[in-house]
Amino acid sequence: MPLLEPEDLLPIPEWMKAKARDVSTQSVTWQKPAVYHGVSNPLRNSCSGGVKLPVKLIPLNDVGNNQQSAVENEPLMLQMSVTKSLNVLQPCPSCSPVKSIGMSSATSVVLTQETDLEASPEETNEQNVNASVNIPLRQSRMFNEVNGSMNKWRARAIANPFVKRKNMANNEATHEAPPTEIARNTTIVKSSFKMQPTNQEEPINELRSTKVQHSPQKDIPHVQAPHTTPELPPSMPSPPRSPKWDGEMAPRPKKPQPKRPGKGKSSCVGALAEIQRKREERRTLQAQEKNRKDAELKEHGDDTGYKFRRLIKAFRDTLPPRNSKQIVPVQSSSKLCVYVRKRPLSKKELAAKGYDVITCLQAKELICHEPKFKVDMSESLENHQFSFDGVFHETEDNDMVYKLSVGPWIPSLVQGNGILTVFAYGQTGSGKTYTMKSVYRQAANDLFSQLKAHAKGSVTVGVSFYDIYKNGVCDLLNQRKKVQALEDNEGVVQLLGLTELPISNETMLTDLVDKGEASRITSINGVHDDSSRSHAILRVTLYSGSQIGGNVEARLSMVDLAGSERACETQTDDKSTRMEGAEINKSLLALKECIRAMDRGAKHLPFRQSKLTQILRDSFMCETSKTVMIATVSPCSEHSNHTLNTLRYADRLKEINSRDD
Ligand SMILES: Nc1ncnc2c1ncn2[C@@H]1O[C@H](COP(=O)(O)OP(=O)(O)OP(=O)(O)O)[C@@H](O)[C@H]1O
Repeated sequence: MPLLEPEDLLPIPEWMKAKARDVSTQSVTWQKPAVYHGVSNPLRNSCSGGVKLPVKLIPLNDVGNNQQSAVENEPLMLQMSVTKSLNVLQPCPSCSPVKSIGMSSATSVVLTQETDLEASPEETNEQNVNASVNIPLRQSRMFNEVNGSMNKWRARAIANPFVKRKNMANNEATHEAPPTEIARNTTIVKSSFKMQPTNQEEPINELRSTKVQHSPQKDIPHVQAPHTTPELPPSMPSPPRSPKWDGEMAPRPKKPQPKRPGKGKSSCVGALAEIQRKREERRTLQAQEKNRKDAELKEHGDDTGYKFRRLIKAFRDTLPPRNSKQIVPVQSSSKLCVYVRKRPLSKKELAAKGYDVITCLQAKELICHEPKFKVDMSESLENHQFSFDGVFHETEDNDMVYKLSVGPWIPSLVQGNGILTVFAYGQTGSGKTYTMKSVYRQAANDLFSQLKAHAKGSVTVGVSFYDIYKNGVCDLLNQRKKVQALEDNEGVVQLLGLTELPISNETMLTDLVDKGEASRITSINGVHDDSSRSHAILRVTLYSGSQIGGNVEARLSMVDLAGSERACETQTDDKSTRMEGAEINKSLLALKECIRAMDRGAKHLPFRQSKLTQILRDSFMCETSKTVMIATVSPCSEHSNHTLNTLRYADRLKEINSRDD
């Protein structure tokens, strides 16, 4: 059933408001206006069972003055004012009580009266003291003064009739009083708004369709209400039948109240205690964090890398211990083997709060931790994992590096008349020269051992040592004398004027190397004071016969490459230094391309791109040649970018090698 909303009610006509102003400048105020609610609307209930009488509408101002005529002319029309804001139905004070009130769901209201009004106003007033109880005496008196004889009626009717009805309903004695003549008449007044039992058989649509008869003009005394009301269209749903109304106002439906979590004082105290406990916990954690930070600051000072160190240590703690014995020499038909050697942190780097960013996993894998900052400036690590033919930890010495990388190829070199080329590649200060010096010595030692073992007494070992600096070749055993690199008729590059000395043991070779190293061009850089800026090539050739210049049976080339610094880092130096760096990078790029072409068996080798690859052309072109690349890396966090470049360079070579396998 739709509720009677304030919007559903018609506004108070202007003539009615004017009348109300005329009645009294001190308007009668409602003590407790009756409010109707959907189900318990007495007006609706009263409509169904009442006898339909013709209704006459009388203007409000005329009702009081023409009360007598209104009584005489039954049925009497009741004027009803509708207060929109309060949703209150106010029966006209001048009208007699009604038995049934029909009210449509829209705005129409029809009041009908069933009984005659023979009782005098005085009698009814005596019997209905309760009806005027709610009207202040002062207001009632004023009202009477203004409206004359009808004021009692009017005041009683203006007074909330439902209060009277409620009181009467509670008063059993009133209901049980014998029906005297006066009582019969006055009962009508008492139960002026008491609803009659609902006639279940009567359609409610008839009541709903009843039109409101307003009296907008005073000069229209009577308006005949229609006897028959049009029915609602069948599409409109019929409202459910109302329960019987016993005169009590229906209680306003209570809104469901949200249940409170706790009740009473104890719950509030408990909540406060919980808040206090959480606050204490928070403060304790904050104090612990502050103490930890203070301790770290005291321990590390201005060291900003201790958080990265902690991350790396946590990462390493999860790894199984490394077994260096798992590194085995490569015994494959591949022409290229790539190894990575990690050197320890230098004293200089430790003093500068550098930390180790290289983690050697097992024999062939390592991880480079790249320190990075997140968007929120928190420290994080980006781990780059690489795989090679062998990875050497900083604790693994030169002997082990040689035995596992270069040493296995010396016997085949002596027997197979092949060419073995060993490269040391890496950034400046990463340990290229340190590694290659050991390789020189041990390779010479192994070579002579193999020559003795195979009883090749008619073989002469010749040694030459030169470097390539700014695309020029210099003899390191002859005070850096210029050497010309020319191709002969067969396309073999000949180094004219290069000193080549015979040796009979490894000590002689070591002495020559030391002499040549002293002639290398070095410079001071940020890593160390003896940085090589040239590619140094130690060539050991096995000649058949008793002197140098016979048939070449085998050749071992050991190349200590210049530092692989990026060109951008040499931009700050002078022009000569930048040209030097550009030449170094150019030759390293050409070397990479040649090695990759050799490894994949390409017919064309771009060896003419640099002097280095041009001189080492035989190393790439010979079918029995072998190449060993030892990439040396610095573990210091400061050089992590260079280390990553070196590892990528070596990985690029190894990637092709692995694919071919
Ligand atoms: N594996 C290692 N163990 C101990 N010290 C090492 C190791 N590798 C290198 N070093 C030390 O690091 C320093 C630099 O080494 P080295 O001269 O070999 O670097 P480099 O790569 O040849 O540099 P550059 O290209 O500038 O000549 C040297 O003092 C050397 O003793």
